[in-house]
Amino acid sequence: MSEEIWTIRRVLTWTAQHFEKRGVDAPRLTAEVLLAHVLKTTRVRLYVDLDRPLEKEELAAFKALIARRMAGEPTQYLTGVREFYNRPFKVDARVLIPRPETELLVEAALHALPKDGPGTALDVCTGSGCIAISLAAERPQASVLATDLSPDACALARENAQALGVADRVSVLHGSLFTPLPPDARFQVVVSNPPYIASGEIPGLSAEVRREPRMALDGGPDGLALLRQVIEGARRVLVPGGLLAMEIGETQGPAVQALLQAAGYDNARVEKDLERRDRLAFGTQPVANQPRG
Ligand SMILES: C[S@@+](CC[C@H](N)C(=O)[O-])C[C@H]1O[C@@H](n2cnc3c(N)ncnc32)[C@H](O)[C@@H]1O
Repeated sequence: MSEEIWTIRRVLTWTAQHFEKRGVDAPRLTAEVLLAHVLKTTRVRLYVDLDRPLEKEELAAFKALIARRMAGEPTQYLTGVREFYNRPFKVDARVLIPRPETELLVEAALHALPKDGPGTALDVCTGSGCIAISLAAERPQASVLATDLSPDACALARENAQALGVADRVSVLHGSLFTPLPPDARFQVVVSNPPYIASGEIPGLSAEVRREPRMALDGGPDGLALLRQVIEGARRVLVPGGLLAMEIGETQGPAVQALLQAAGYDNARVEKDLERRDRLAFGTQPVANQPRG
């Protein structure tokens, strides 16, 4: 950028073109989100102030973000925030950036929690806490436990629970899958978006995704390692009739359905996301049997 006067309009036009030429996703939107972040305003406000010139410091701060975005840092790590289920979650390199398709998982899990009564939910592999916190926020009498193997993710999930006013009903426990749970803990819903990408596919992911924690992505040699353990473990902690709801990779539907059936769930099924790709898998704890010991 030269030393001429840079208004919001001009900066946005220049940056959107620059991003487009370099193959950055959603170039105009990305330019607006980053500029709104630097100017501590909203994207709508930018349009009201299109002719406002940027101060030197503002321009310098924006240029620095452009450079980081060009180097592959995800937009949400740069702004430090991601909207999920209508709430702002703090995100940074400690956690996976919540994806819109995961909102479908929240939607499904909410059906299994009473609207006007107490409920119990477990979110295994909680990351930023987006699923656990959304469930607690949408069901004001529900108690939610959340686990994650990454102590950094647990710390951020706790910060988010605090910031979003549900820390009294969301407990974040550090440890692998079900191991940090009290022995007698039972849940109406177990929900999980575990790592499910096959290890060998990780080098081929976009630069942005590879900036996310490896522990959040790597599902072992076939991508199913964690899903298998969630399917097995949830049988031990679900109440009769309780729901297991998981996010899965688009090629994993048949394998996961078979795993759910083999583990003894009722009503094992796979559902698609809005782009018609297998994305969610469900099983119900049989009512007749006790949970497996
Ligand atoms: C795909 S991310 C999902 C994060 C969040 N639930 C979401 O939907 O955005 C998977 C998370 O699982 C965690 N994780 C990986 N292995 C785990 C394990 N054995 N036990 C618990 N959490 C694990 C990672 O640290 C990461 O936060």
